[in-house]
Amino acid sequence: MWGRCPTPRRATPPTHAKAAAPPLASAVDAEWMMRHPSALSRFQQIVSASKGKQIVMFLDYDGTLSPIVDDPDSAFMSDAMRAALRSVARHFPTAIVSGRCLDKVYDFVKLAELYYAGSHGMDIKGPAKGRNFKKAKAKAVLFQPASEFLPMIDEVYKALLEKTNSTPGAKVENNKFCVSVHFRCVDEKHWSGLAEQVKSVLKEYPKLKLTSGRKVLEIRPTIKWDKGKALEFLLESLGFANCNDVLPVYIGDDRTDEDAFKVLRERGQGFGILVSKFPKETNASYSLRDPAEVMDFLLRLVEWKRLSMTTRPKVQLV
Ligand SMILES: O=P(O)(O)OC[C@H]1O[C@H](O[C@H]2O[C@H](CO)[C@@H](O)[C@H](O)[C@H]2O)[C@H](O)[C@@H](O)[C@@H]1O
Repeated sequence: MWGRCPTPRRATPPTHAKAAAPPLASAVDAEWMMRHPSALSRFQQIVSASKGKQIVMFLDYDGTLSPIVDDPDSAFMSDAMRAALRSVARHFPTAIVSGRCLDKVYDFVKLAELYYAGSHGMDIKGPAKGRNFKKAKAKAVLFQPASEFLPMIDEVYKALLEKTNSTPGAKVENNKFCVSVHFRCVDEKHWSGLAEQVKSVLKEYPKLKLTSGRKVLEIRPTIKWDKGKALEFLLESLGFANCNDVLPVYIGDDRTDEDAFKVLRERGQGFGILVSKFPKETNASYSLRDPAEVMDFLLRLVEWKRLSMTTRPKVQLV
């Protein structure tokens, strides 16, 4: 039974090194907002950069479109957010890029007109319906770079279920090409024990690696594929491989989204927007505080697009 979590005392393990007195919170916040300004307050700057370019939207799911909750199976997106996303997809190619398996994230989002990249980008599918934004000759989208790992992931999922069932509150989630071990509902005194349990299972699987997200340990194939590669793959599938006429915008809240922010920074193209209430080390250019602000941003984008379509100068017929 998935009950309420114990109140966490802290989110990260303590450091024992003697550190200099930290700067005042307000100074840290001010520097954060200067380096990663709100995408809402800089909205005009963002859309101005899209002049003559096709905006392509990439959105993470958990913590970006839905609030973080104790039970991963109850991370529902609001109807208002779904409506905003539907409107966005009417105007711009839109993709959801999630650590969840594709079927699960689709069940939450329920919009057939979007692109989906599940399992941290290892399971990619194009829209089942809707407007086709693809440039001529762009290929159909369906890609699973880790398909050979399916039997191994299944095996490790079962082994992790068994190994961690002695840790109260631990939850193991099968995400098809990767596995998540959640510790949001585990008492902090059991965190290191749980990590040891996970590592002991992984010893037998050198082709799998361990990464971490928001109160979650992620077990993934060692292949060189991540959300950044998925973003590049989708841009290519849309026909924007080596183009200057595209402005990708990626919104995400987690460490795994940094791979996508980094790709955008390295390409010198588009913008990463980090969803966070707190200052963090990030490759994103802008920030939004929470999913409510993400929704405001999406709605403003739709409104701006509608207005720009109606105010476009009419072609003079002679
Ligand atoms: O890439 P994402 O779409 O952000 O998925 C990352 C992980 O998200 C989910 O876990 C997180 O959200 C849960 C629900 O709010 C929360 O309980 C958990 O602590 C978070 O880590 C999802 O359950 C994982 O499988 C994803 O890998």
